[in-house]
Amino acid sequence: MSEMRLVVVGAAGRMGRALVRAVAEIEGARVCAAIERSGSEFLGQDIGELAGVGTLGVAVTDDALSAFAAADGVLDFTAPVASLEFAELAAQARIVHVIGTTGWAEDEDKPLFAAARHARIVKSGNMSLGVNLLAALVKKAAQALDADFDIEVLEMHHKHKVDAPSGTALLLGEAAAEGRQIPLAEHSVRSRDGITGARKSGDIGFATLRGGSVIGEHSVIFAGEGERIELTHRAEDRQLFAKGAVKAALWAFDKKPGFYSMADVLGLND
Ligand SMILES: NC(=O)C1=CN([C@@H]2O[C@H](COP(=O)(O)OP(=O)(O)OC[C@H]3O[C@@H](n4cnc5c(N)ncnc54)[C@H](OP(=O)(O)O)[C@@H]3O)[C@@H](O)[C@H]2O)C=CC1
Ligand SMILES: O=C(O)C1=N[C@H](C(=O)O)C[C@H](O)C1
Repeated sequence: MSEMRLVVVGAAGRMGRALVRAVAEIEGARVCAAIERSGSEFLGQDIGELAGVGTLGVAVTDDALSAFAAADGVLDFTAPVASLEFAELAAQARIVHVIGTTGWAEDEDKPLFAAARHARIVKSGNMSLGVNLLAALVKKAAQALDADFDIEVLEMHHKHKVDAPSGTALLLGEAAAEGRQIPLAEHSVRSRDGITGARKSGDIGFATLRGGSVIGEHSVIFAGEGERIELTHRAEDRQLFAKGAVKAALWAFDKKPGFYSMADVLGLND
């Protein structure tokens, strides 16, 4: 089979550059285009040079439409508004769209389901094997423990991160809620300040820390009377997410149009 041609959108960002490095390392794919927004200081620069893998002969452009028309897939770690636009273009081009973007408002990602009638979309708040395995463990633990165990999700990220709670924290919260067979939206507590009153039984709490260069750390705490279970994942390298995204694109290459998760890619739903 010929190499999968991948467009990296948001290519000059932290994840964009990590994705270009990951594609360079993984067999079966190559970067065919690199996209940044109109007016970006990076337009015209070689994306291989920016990512530190040497000249690739691929200059950063703002012409996503032409790039998608000549590609097999898109790697997208940008922002929700941008990812919605890219999903429409990916659907028009009938290609693979891997979405790692987080920070979605409630229901903001619904248009992606329409796009998935034509595109093969893989979307996840975390593309690493470790976190997706952790989510499966969290679901099991929540199934096994009754509501006497209070569930709290704690996360820490670098100081540049713009959204909270992280996509991963929400994914883990969803896993816990699924395990308990309750809707997360009706039980999540995303912040506490002042006289909050005692904790309500059955709530799933989120706590957010930001600072320095932390790549991504998540703990799910099950706090009972006299005992506490803590399940933790620590990402030490952004390449972890980038490699997962490339793996997802290659996996989706021969799949039917549809909406897939990283758990599908990793076979954790089998
Ligand atoms: N699912 C996962 O495994 C992971 C997800 N993420 C998520 O990925 C996203 C990006 O993170 P990160 O790389 O750190 O952020 P950065 O800000 O470093 O990169 C985002 C890039 O996307 C660009 N961008 C934004 N809007 C557009 C647009 N309309 N057209 C073209 N380019 C655009 C930005 O350009 P500009 O600066 O001009 O806005 C920037 O270059 C976040 O939502 C983050 O939470 C991160 C790591 C792992
Ligand atoms: O913004 C980041 O950096 C990360 N974002 C994702 C998230 O919101 O969970 C994944 C990872 O933790 C890094």
